[in-house]
Amino acid sequence: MKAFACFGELLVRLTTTGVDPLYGLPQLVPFIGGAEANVAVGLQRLGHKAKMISVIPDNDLGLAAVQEVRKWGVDTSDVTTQPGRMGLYFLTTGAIHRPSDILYDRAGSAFATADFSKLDWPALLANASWLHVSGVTAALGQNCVDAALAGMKAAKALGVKVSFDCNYRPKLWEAWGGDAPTLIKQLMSHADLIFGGYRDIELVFKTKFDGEDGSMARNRAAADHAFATFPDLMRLISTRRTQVNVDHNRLAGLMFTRSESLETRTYDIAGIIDRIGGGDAFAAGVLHGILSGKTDQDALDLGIACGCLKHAIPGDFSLANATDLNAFLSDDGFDVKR
Ligand SMILES: O=C(O)C(=O)C[C@H](O)[C@H](O)COP(=O)(O)O
Repeated sequence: MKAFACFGELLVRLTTTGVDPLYGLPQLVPFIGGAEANVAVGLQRLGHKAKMISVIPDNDLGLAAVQEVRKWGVDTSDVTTQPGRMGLYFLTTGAIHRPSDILYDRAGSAFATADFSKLDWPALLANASWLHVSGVTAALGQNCVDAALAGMKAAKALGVKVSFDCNYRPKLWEAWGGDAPTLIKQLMSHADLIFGGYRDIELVFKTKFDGEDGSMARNRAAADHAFATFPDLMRLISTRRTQVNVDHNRLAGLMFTRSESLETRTYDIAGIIDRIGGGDAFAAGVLHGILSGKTDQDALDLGIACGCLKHAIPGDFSLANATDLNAFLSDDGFDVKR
């Protein structure tokens, strides 16, 4: 089986417990995450072979991160170490009408300051079927943008498919001062599959499409614009999230191909345990469907199942397996399984 390669930063997340915000000095619980690592673990849990291409600091936090990803079976042989610091983020968990808040502390991390120019992409992708990159990586600095672009170009030359998740993070782009619309658009132009909605397409083309917020019409118009601009693009995929409040969201999946507009049922998620990583879980579920040769509608349904289930799992990683997704989609009910 060829591997699904993910290039990005491994992070330590420090999550507040209880109701105290950070200034109340709450207890913090650590989790390992990072957008691309979340997809790698999610895919591994769904029976695929995933590998991580990354740089971690040569200290105990780097070791903790790589061990946690490896624990779920992800191939970490292309994760290298160098002196430096670990990328961190603090999550203040919101509730009801108080939104969750992320404080990034990852500037100058081993990954963000790595010299990627020596990466041997053809060797790294020799046994890969796909390369997955996200806009979070690009938001870390020009060296990271250049590395992502080099990886994508090498993938195309080798016939390896490219999946790109826009993952627009304004706080990171503002901290760096990078030109997000231009650089995200450049990355999009190499993708076969983009995880992103009409807002991402509006961002990069600096325009607004007609239609209600979140409507199929507005998403279709955005997708048509993207398909007309990016010849390699085959699928534009996103979630549609409606927030009743912080603990209660409604989630649906949307997929646009050059000829079709698909959507899933809308699922009610009340009593959310942990929303972080929900988008990455959705991506892993859709990719699981595509890698398994499912129809686009089935892949989208698997994505929304995986995304919904993640909201009931603490931490960044999507740990649902294929049985869990199938039970969710067949409305198996919620009684204790015994
Ligand atoms: O934000 C970042 O910089 C990260 O890489 C860490 C987060 O774990 C993922 O981004 C999760 O993103 P969602 O799946 O959209 O919740």
